[in-house]
Amino acid sequence: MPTPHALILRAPGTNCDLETRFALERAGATTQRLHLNRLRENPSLLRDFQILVIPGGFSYGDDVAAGKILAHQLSSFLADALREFRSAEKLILGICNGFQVLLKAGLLVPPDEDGPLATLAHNTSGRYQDRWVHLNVAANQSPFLKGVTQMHLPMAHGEGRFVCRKEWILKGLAQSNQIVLRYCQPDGSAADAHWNPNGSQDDVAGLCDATGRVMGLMPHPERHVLPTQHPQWTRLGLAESGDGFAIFRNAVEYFE
Ligand SMILES: NC(=O)CC[C@H](N)C(=O)O
Repeated sequence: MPTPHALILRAPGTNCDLETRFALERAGATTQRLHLNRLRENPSLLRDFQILVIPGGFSYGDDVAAGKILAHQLSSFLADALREFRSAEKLILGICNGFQVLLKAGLLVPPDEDGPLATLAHNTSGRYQDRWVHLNVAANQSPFLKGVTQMHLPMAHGEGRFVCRKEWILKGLAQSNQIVLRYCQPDGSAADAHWNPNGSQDDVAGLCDATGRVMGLMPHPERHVLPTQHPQWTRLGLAESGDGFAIFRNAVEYFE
């Protein structure tokens, strides 16, 4: 398989597309940043790509709810193209606002007749939180996390609290290995109120769909690609790469 081509989807308010491009290209992918309206005009453009990334930002100003309007656009205008993309076993990654979009579009946890099973709500602190978090990678089937057990990444969001409509939904997601990332303490033990930055149920920081090929996470792997992006690299010593880089490298290697 040749080098995968990655589409970085832009919408009004997207602001992490350049960092995402940097990460993907460093991992060996070729990329194109494309505005949603171009894709709406011609959904078959999606066929040129193997990886779709919805980057972070404040799409449509977080109006209604973060990610909601872009999610609605995907479900209304690009449902067929996205179905074809997923059937072809290609990869979809949503980072922060992108995770909000994927979840609200039903691409991670399909809704039932009563509506969405889970969502991302306002942080319990009632505030935007911007800091580094520790993450445990749970047993999962996602190619994005192959070989990764822990990560230290920055997060920056106001609406990252993962909530399920009912307790059985959360249990079901855990049982089907769809909860891929959980906030934890620096030593890897379960997060307390400080280390879970948004009050997410079960400390959930990232999810995948039933196949593992669609994944979303609230922290920002594209902001920890270079080892020098870590705030303590001079004291802790220089790692080979930033923790977030593995996600992009795995995505590229999946096609090799
Ligand atoms: N960094 C981001 O992508 C921001 C996410 C979102 N707009 C929020 O604040 O919840």
